[in-house]
Amino acid sequence: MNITEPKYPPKIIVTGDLIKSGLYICIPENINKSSAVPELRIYEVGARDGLQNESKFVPTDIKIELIHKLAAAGIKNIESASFVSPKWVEQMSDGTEVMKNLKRTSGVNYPVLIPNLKGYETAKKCNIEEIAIFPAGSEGFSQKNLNCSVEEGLKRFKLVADQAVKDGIRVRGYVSCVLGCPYDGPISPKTIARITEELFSMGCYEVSLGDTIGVGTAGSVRKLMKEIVAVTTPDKLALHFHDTYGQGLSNLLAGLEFGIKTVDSSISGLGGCPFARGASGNLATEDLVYFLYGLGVNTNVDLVKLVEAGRYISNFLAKPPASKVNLALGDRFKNHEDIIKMAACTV
Ligand SMILES: CC(C)(COP(=O)([O-])OP(=O)([O-])OC[C@H]1O[C@@H](n2cnc3c(N)ncnc32)[C@H](O)[C@@H]1OP(=O)([O-])[O-])[C@@H](O)C(=O)NCCC(=O)NCCSC(=O)C[C@@](C)(O)CC(=O)[O-]
Repeated sequence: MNITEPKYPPKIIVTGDLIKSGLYICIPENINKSSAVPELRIYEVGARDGLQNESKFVPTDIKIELIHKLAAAGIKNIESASFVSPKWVEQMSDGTEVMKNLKRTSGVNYPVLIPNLKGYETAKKCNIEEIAIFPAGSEGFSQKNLNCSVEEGLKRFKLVADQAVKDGIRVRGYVSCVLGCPYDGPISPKTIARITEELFSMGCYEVSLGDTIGVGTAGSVRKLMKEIVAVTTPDKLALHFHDTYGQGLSNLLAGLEFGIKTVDSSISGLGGCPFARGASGNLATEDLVYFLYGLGVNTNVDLVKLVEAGRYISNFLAKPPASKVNLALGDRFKNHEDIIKMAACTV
């Protein structure tokens, strides 16, 4: 068996100017410094991917308040609704009310998920600036999620993307089941690379690679990334991990090695897809932010406010947050700077 030399545990370096500021921040040496510092873009999916899986209808004002709290915590990209068929996902049937009643914070992006032209036309009336389209990486999931084949789905999404590009609306693409499908099993990275290329050819500015059922590992992420960076540059990619097997953060670390600049996550680890058997919540945003502080990556997110947002929605859903960081912080750390120091501790 040919085993490649493990890159981890990394050698830790401590950055000079941050030492002077009193904050000890460490960066694994083999993460490209230009990509690790100063920023990594967080794309929050809790209000959409998170809530779509909840069986009890979440009232519109609660959804909106969650989005407001996320923006107040400093999250700059908040996927806020979807315009899918209410016959398929009733939870998302109030997309119009959500988008029309949101108080938008300047500098915050509020994309919405669109399955077809019908959904696009409805969303367009809500003053949207960005949409996300979502072909599947596997036939089995495409049939369950979109009621059509992968190729038919791509044709549908091209119609949507063409119209959005004409209207000056940004288009983001997702590919789902990139590391495995609940119906078809393992998926070839070459298939995912081909769909990714197709999404870029439709005008997507970014493609998010979705491990919809959370079966990926750092090893399978590396294999996938090698194939994908052969067809595009890492700065145009996002990673979207469900945390079913607890691999979300180690998967992300594998992605960071390739220079990934955007990560999807969900407040309180909410999430899952009603049509993906076995899918659980996404990588929790609180866990992601804590992890990134430890790497010295600037997120511009206030972890205390983020934890509050997570507790707000968890309390409403009457279940504990699935974020370990949210649970662990308890009420002990109310000061954002103290939390950063703890996450980044080197002494
Ligand atoms: C694509 C369809 C619509 C096909 O569904 P279909 O049943 O084949 O579509 P249809 O055209 O036959 O329409 C059926 C009915 O829905 C209506 N309809 C049709 N479209 C819309 C629309 N946009 N808005 C409102 N209504 C709509 C349409 O008008 C009709 O109503 P009727 O005539 O029976 O009264 C359906 O399969 C669908 O909505 N699928 C979306 C499922 C979904 O939301 N899944 C979760 C999101 S994907 C995900 O979570 C993965 C991701 C992105 O996060 C990545 C990852 O995690 O890895």
